[in-house]
Amino acid sequence: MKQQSNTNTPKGKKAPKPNPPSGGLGYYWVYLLLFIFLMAFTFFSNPISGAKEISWTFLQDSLLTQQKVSKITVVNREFAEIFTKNQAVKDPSSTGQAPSWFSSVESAKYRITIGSVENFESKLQTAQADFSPEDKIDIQYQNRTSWISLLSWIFPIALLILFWFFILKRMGSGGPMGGSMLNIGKSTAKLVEKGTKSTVTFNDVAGLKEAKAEVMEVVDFLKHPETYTELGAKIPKGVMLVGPPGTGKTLIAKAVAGEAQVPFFSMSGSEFVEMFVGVGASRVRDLFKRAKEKTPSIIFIDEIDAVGRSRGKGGGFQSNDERENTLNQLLTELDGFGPNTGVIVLAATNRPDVLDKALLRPGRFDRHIYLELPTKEERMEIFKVHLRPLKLAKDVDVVSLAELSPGFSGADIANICNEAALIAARKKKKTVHYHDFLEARDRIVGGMERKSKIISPKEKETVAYHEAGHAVVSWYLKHVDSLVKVSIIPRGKSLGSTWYLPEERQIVTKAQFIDQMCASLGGRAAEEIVFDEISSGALDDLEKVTKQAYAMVSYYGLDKKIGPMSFYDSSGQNNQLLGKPYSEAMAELIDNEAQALIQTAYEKTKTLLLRHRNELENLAQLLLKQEVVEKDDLEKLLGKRIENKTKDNSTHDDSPLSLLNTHKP
Ligand SMILES: Nc1ncnc2c1ncn2[C@@H]1O[C@H](COP(=O)(O)OP(=O)(O)OP(=O)(O)O)[C@@H](O)[C@H]1O
Ligand SMILES: [Zn+2]
Repeated sequence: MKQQSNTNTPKGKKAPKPNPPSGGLGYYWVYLLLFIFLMAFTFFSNPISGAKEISWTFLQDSLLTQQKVSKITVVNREFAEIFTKNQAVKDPSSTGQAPSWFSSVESAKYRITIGSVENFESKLQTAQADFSPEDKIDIQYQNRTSWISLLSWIFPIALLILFWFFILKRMGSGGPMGGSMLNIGKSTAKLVEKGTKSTVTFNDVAGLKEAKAEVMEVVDFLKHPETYTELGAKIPKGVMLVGPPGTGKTLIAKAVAGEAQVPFFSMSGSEFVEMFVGVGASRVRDLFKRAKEKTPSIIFIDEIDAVGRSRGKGGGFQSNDERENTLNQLLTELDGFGPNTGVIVLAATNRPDVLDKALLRPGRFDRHIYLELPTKEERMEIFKVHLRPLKLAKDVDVVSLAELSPGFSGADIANICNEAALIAARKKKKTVHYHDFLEARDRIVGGMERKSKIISPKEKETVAYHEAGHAVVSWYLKHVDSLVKVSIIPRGKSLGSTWYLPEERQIVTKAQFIDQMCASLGGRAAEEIVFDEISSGALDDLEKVTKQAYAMVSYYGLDKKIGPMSFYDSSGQNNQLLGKPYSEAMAELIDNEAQALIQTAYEKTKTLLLRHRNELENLAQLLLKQEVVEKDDLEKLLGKRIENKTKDNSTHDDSPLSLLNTHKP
């Protein structure tokens, strides 16, 4: 089951940021302004850069001796503007006053930077030594603090500011600073001060017994450091929390801060890696500085893989310098404070395999705490925590809720509870009923029902047979998870869905893999048998099956010809783009074997469906009639299913959200 991020929980970090109120038009304004400024800038600054910078030799040899110069103006004792003869006529200002805007601007043809005025003067004298008096060139002096120089300062700055605003807006980098550009280099770490906000305690963290016990130790380090230091022990600096999304990594970090009653600075790895050069590193520096000012304290870095990916690898061909700088800064900061300074850094990731090894070295994040998806008992506990604030009807039963949500993370469960309350509220109920929870769960797994979606009768028929195909195949293959219901009500992206109660298991056998593949191919096979025509509707199924077949062959070593070999790279360090870890011949063999596996499964599926052609027909017709067929009706139509064994499980559908994650053992 794919983990749904908890977009609906108010606490969910992944809640979509509300769109800034300034809509599309706002951005065009910025473009327009930028354009105007740019035009203005080029126009006004042209005169300044329009004068060609020349060397003394050029002035002497090509201009002075050729008698081409009409006038020289020394400006601000810094540079001289050289006016040539044919221009001099046009030049109205020779008063030596601060010139009007255009005059000085239009006429200077060359400019030369002078070291000192005296030096320049004497050089001019020498150069003109044998000129006749009327040919001698007069020098004027000006001080120009005028518009031009001012504007030439202001324009680029204004431009930069605008540009920044623009980018900040685009990044939606609201954050606590509201996108103020003055704070770019400052860490946006949210500080939760002692006793004010981190009211999260271990009571709010359900399940996760081992993790809690380990983390309890960290609390003790913070509270009673003496006990450890007196014995000469070094208190660890970094603790890495590892686990799938939504398993409570952030929650547990907050609970540590809450229990220890210390300030909590949290920041997400992705916040370090922004588009401005140097910002990431300076944010790291700032974060540590602030934490050190408030010792004892906790720094929490979420999604550390965003910065901590191994250097020089991954991320395509071009190494990401900015990210590496940030990572280096982080390593330096970690080394920079002594072991007993009272700052403990917690970090969270769900990709420990991609992390740079340097991060995990002793003295850095050398402690690892693993959080796993909750078991049934733990789900019960988590449900209890999140049901606390809800007004429940009598029929809500925590045990069945836990049973019906295998593979759900803590965040998913929080999400279900909130969604159920929303559903109940929409129905104007006084309390939240069990049924609301089921509806919430279905919505989270499969997306919103879209009853109003218009589907032609012909398409509806195809979908009905497709889903009936999945259902019938699943029903008669003993290794497929048990069926809950079949539906042809569009939901999320999919037009129909087959819902399973997946078994909670850690290991998948080859037979289970194959039955699973057959169940996924059931839709396409039914279409082919019934309509003698196949459609694009099986895309998701085929994608899943193909991935599964390749995983079986090249990861799990389940193929006869290839044997027990695995090309899985748990370190995530091999760049597949640069070459596969096997020969061309092996690549071909893998392709052939994966294809053969799927082909065999497909034939098996078709045979099975042909044998149960009547059942397929009846189920499809019933689906067309009532849209949803529940387990009881399935049993009536298809006969009692030989269940493999009693299973503890939950839902599943036909969309890509479901079934096994083929990349996990
Ligand atoms: N063990 C748990 N007990 C109670 N609530 C939990 C538990 N695990 C997760 N939750 C709920 O899920 C929410 C999200 O969890 P959290 O943000 O801690 O997950 P995470 O592991 O940090 O996720 P991610 O990997 O996406 O950053 C929490 O705010 C909490 O409401
Ligand atoms: Zn399908």
